[in-house]
Amino acid sequence: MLRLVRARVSALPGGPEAGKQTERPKSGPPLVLLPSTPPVPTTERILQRGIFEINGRSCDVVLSDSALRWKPIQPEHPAAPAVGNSKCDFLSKEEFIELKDLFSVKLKWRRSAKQQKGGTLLGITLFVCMKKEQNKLKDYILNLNNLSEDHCALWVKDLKKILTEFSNRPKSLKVLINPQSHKKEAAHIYYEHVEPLLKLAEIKTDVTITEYEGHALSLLKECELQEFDGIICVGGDGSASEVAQGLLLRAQMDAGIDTNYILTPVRTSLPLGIIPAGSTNALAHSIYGVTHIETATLHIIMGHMQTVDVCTFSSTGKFLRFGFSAMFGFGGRTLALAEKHRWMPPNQRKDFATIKTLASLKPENCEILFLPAKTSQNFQEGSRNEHKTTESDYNNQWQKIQGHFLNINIMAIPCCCSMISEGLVPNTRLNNGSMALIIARNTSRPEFVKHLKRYASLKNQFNFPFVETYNVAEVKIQPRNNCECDTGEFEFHGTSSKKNYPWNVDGDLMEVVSEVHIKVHPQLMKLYGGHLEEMNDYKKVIGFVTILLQEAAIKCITIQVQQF
Ligand SMILES: Nc1ncnc2c1ncn2[C@@H]1O[C@H](COP(=O)(O)OP(=O)(O)OP(=O)(O)O)[C@@H](O)[C@H]1O
Repeated sequence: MLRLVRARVSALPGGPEAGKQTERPKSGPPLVLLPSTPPVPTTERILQRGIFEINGRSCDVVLSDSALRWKPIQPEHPAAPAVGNSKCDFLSKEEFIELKDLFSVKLKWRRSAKQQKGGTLLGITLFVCMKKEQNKLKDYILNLNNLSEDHCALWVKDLKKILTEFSNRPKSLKVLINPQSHKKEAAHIYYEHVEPLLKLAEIKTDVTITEYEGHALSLLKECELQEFDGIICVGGDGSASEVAQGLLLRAQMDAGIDTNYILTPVRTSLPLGIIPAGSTNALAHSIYGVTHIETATLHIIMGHMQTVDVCTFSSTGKFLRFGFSAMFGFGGRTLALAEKHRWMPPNQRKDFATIKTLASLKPENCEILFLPAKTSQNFQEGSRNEHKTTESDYNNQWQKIQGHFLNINIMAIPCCCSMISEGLVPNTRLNNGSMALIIARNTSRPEFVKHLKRYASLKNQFNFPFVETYNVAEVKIQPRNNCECDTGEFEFHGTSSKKNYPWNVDGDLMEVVSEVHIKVHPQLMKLYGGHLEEMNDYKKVIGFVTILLQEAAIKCITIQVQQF
């Protein structure tokens, strides 16, 4: 039975919400649902007992190696009500915090405005990470008031010792800030909302504000990383992808692997934390289930970590890059066109390119080879689409599809955004060792636009006769020279015999002359963030965002669809 009590909650990974403000921590316990009896592990070792004033009441406080518990001291009164009085029961209820949710301890002093040190000791302040609704994490303050310096010093010593024993928690971080992200707010977001919490948690930081595109990548390839426990990227998807690339390349270099031919990459040792500050934050949204600055920061501080699948992209045996998702056809052409119009403001550029690419929609003639994933998944639940993949269907053999395709999407991770609240691939996970392959065969423009529009709707995303979905481990896409595709707005670079086909990999333009081989590598890197299973309503927020076909573009398509 659950009962509403004033107590603390354990902090666990986070969910959908896009507020960027870090609210000030509030003292005082929140109302939460907890089991009527807090768990008391039998192995709990008592470290300290004492009396503190908490929320204006004198309390018996017990510190064990796993929790801090307190209970108001009941005044002895002859006319005290008998056991069973509900108000009295409530007032004497034991409250607690689990120490795994504690992230900082400080002595609390009363000081004059000008005073830097000393003053009158008031007690101890505990900073606790708390799980809030919709997967958000929040810090709050618990004050244990006691004027005895000796008493408080003993408690602080024990509490700090407990904090040092959380080995997953970072003590030193390398921070990379992209000052150009979105509305150029990344540095402000970091210094106003992230750094104060890192300081509170006594995490050392080494900050670099990037000066040009590719700066983070070259820095990570060369710089001394031994002193750091993790790398933090403050920016959008482009920045996060660049930093992930840098970390992965560095791991291969350190392992002595030739980065021109990466067949079986080694894992990164340092985890990556993303502070969402871009125009699209699909990666951060997928990891935290929310694009909330404080939640992201607290996941990093608390050392919540998960492993994530990453793909290698190679062509004719040569390694090209790492990535999480890719688009070929419409998605690649749109990005290529947007890149040609860099002088336009980002959102305008993306809208313009989307509309213009739609206006001269052309299919790609290609051959698709794919190796079905070992774990069979039906990521089109509820759809009547007939192209469901199961292991037995394909018996782990390479499969071939040929024809004219308007768009091909490949995703190793769920990509989330606030607009696409439920997903195109609702069962895709960050670390299930497979990729979603979604192909749209040639069709009329109105039908294709309908399909694009359904990315933003919740039902039957694949329920079109021209859309096929597969769950795969590897894909090879071989464009076949096709004169119909070479004309118009989308000039390919190079001669007619050597065309560069545009790909959109995590929002970056990649131009490749021939076949591209994409292979998923399970759990190749660690990211700070919550475990998906623990996220509330995760299924409701995961979905596919094509990185390029982001919110503004979808809105724009919706507006323009009537015109086609
Ligand atoms: N100082 C800089 N000047 C110019 N570009 C930079 C700089 N630092 C990083 N970049 C590049 O800016 C690109 C885009 O950055 P980022 O992804 O952070 O922002 P965004 O474009 O607003 O967000 P999103 O990619 O989510 O749409 C990245 O690919 C990164 O390599």
